[in-house]
Amino acid sequence: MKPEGLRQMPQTWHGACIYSLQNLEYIRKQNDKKESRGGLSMDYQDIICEVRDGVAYLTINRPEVLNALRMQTKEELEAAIDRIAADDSVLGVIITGVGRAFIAGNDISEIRIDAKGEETIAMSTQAHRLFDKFEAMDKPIIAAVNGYALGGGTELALACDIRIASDKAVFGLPEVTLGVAPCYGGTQRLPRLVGSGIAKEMLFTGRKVKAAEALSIGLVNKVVPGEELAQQADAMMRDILKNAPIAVRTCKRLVTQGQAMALADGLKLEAELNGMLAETQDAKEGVKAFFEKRAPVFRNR
Ligand SMILES: C/C=C/C(=O)SCCNC(=O)CCNC(=O)[C@H](O)C(C)(C)COP(=O)(O)OP(=O)(O)OC[C@H]1O[C@@H](n2cnc3c(N)ncnc32)[C@H](O)[C@@H]1OP(=O)(O)O
Repeated sequence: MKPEGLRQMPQTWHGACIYSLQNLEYIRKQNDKKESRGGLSMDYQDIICEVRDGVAYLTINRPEVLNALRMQTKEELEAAIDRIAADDSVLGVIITGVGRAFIAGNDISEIRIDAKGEETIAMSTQAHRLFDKFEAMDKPIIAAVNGYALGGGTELALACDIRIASDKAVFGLPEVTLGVAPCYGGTQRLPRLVGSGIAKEMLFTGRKVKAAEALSIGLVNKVVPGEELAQQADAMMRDILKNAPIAVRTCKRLVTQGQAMALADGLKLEAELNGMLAETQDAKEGVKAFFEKRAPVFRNR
């Protein structure tokens, strides 16, 4: 049951776009009104957002439907991502799911069998807007994949920078078994990560890919025992946050933007951004600390 004030999905494409943006505004206002607990931690219905020592932990919290993404879940995620992006005290993000699923895909109960094309376009456009924000955010995002990551679940993980999987994780893009194709970016991000051959096999067959195979094809960075997932994701984030934040976010920007560029243009951008980095306090501190044989103290400037 939607909380008071959230609008029901209208029938027209135009209405769907307004619905989504208006609800996003509504969720933001609700959280602005609420006394936030410890900085950014806020109350949502479908997700849990907590901040500890500079890291925002986003947890999908719909275990009764294996964390399937309904429109409200995506709106809450977008509201949280917007606030995280704007909060300089947050330096990294870890996303995971409650229970035995990471995200078992888009909420199939929201897929109307007599849906008009424009409704699907609106749904896809909203997810693209959300996942583009993951890539545009200048903070590292780790997906801690704790279980089923199917359809939109694999697509959300693909929009993160790094994927660490539990040995119980299962990936896949089964949309063709439902008569549709992935429409949250999977057809574009998967081939860029694992190559078009493996990507086409996963897309055409819709088959599941267990953690060990996901590691072997480069879909995930590492596989760990389920009970160690949270600790290992945290440890990798802490390793990243030991480094100069400006340099880390420059690397994220170069990889993300470079993928859409010709090599020559990407190399030009790499040189330019490194020229900017060379003039930062952090670059001077890094070299100084090396010769003084001590750990650098980076000030994010
Ligand atoms: C652009 C993006 C498009 C998409 O993402 S399309 C959707 C892609 N995802 C899928 O096709 C996966 C659908 N789910 C499944 O295949 C199975 O689930 C699993 C293999 C993940 C797990 O199977 P098992 O262990 O037998 O659990 P269970 O009884 O099927 O599921 C437990 C409860 O979770 C609900 N649920 C699971 N996935 C979804 C979903 N994607 N949307 C809505 N509900 C879902 C079920 O219905 C059920 O609920 P109840 O206990 O009330 O029967």
